[in-house]
Amino acid sequence: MTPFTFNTAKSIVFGSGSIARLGEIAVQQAGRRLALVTDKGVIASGLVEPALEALRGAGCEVQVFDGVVADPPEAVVLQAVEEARAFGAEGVVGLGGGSSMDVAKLVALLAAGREELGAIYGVGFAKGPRLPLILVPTTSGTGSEVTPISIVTTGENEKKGVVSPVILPDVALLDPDLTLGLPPHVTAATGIDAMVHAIEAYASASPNNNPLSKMLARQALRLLGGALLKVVRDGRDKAARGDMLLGAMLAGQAFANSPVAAVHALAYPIGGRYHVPHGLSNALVLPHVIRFNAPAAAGLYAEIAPDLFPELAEIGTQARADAFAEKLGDLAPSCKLESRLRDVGIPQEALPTLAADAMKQTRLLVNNPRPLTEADALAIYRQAW
Ligand SMILES: NC(=O)c1ccc[n+]([C@@H]2O[C@H](COP(=O)([O-])OP(=O)(O)OC[C@H]3O[C@@H](n4cnc5c(N)ncnc54)[C@H](O)[C@@H]3O)[C@@H](O)[C@H]2O)c1
Ligand SMILES: CCCCCCO
Repeated sequence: MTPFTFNTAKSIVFGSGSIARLGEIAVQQAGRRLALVTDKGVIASGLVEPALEALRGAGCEVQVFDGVVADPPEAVVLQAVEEARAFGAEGVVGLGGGSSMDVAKLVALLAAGREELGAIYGVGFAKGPRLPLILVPTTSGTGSEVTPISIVTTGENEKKGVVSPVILPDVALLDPDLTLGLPPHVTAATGIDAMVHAIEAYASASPNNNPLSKMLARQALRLLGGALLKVVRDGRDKAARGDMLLGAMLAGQAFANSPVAAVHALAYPIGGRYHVPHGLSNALVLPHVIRFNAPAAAGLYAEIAPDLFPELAEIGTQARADAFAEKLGDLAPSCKLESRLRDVGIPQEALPTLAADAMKQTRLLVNNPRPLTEADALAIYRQAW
């Protein structure tokens, strides 16, 4: 058996209504003076109220930072750190989607005062210590609640990652009830993001791709594949929402240890430059990257295709990989999402710049099952446009 490392959150709490336990968990794990990091959309959805009720009911003092925005820029991170420091936060709670959780991770790390944001981009530069950290996802989802990753958009519109086990949270608290009000288009985009995490983790060329990640990726795809269309059609389907939240978390555990590759590398510039939501950015390039990878990864795709699309179990390997790409291409339109780059306002003349940007994501591209050149990236963007 090839040696591997597997990192995840120290503990995971899952259940409908489990937000009510946030106070007891915080007092045990994070202290009584807490910075809660979220965004205005989550607040407008009324999702912060049950968290505050649980925290204040347990005697905690809470400062709410609601300045997170999608694809959070450095300035938002630094503002949140400053406010948490001024408040004297003993611990940090991130409540929201990946944007809020990623900012919360960096607040816990940087408010501890030992490191600077500019010095910790990349893998393993963040050493800590950090403040205690609890993450509560409200999208299904990035899986950020169980990854050692925080993604920040720099001043040059480049998405950069801080990747270190020290920013894995002490507790990931998953309450499907918090996702019931997620609008259909966000439900679809974040759900496809989770699928991409599992697909790329399973086929990752990373030397740390391992049996545990593969197992988690396959179970994630079974849960996500069985639930996505249900929750897009009826967001109040609690059982399906639970499957989405659990599936997104499992996919997060998978790619946290068997890293993502070209789908994300090509999606980042779309989000960084054009602020297309992260999950939709992934969905727009997904089928085209899968087709590009098929000569090297058809066998791997054939293994997981029936997990996501059970009807593909009857097809032979090569045809199954082709059919897998086709059905992945149907996901966005079947969820009433845009399906071409032109549909999200990206001009055709921007494609060469996007291809050049994608090639900067070397840390992701190295995990792709098939080597990809800038010309390949441009060809993929052209197919996606
Ligand atoms: N750290 C990681 O491992 C990781 C992995 C993938 C993506 N990311 C990053 O995460 C970010 C994307 O996160 P996301 O896709 O969760 O979106 P998001 O956090 O940006 O939230 C999207 C929108 O949905 C709203 N929202 C969230 N939960 C809601 C709910 N339950 N009801 C109603 N509205 C709700 C938010 O207010 C926001 O307007 C990107 O910056 C991406 O780079 C991080
Ligand atoms: C460099 C970290 C890659 C994270 C992928 C999830 O957006």
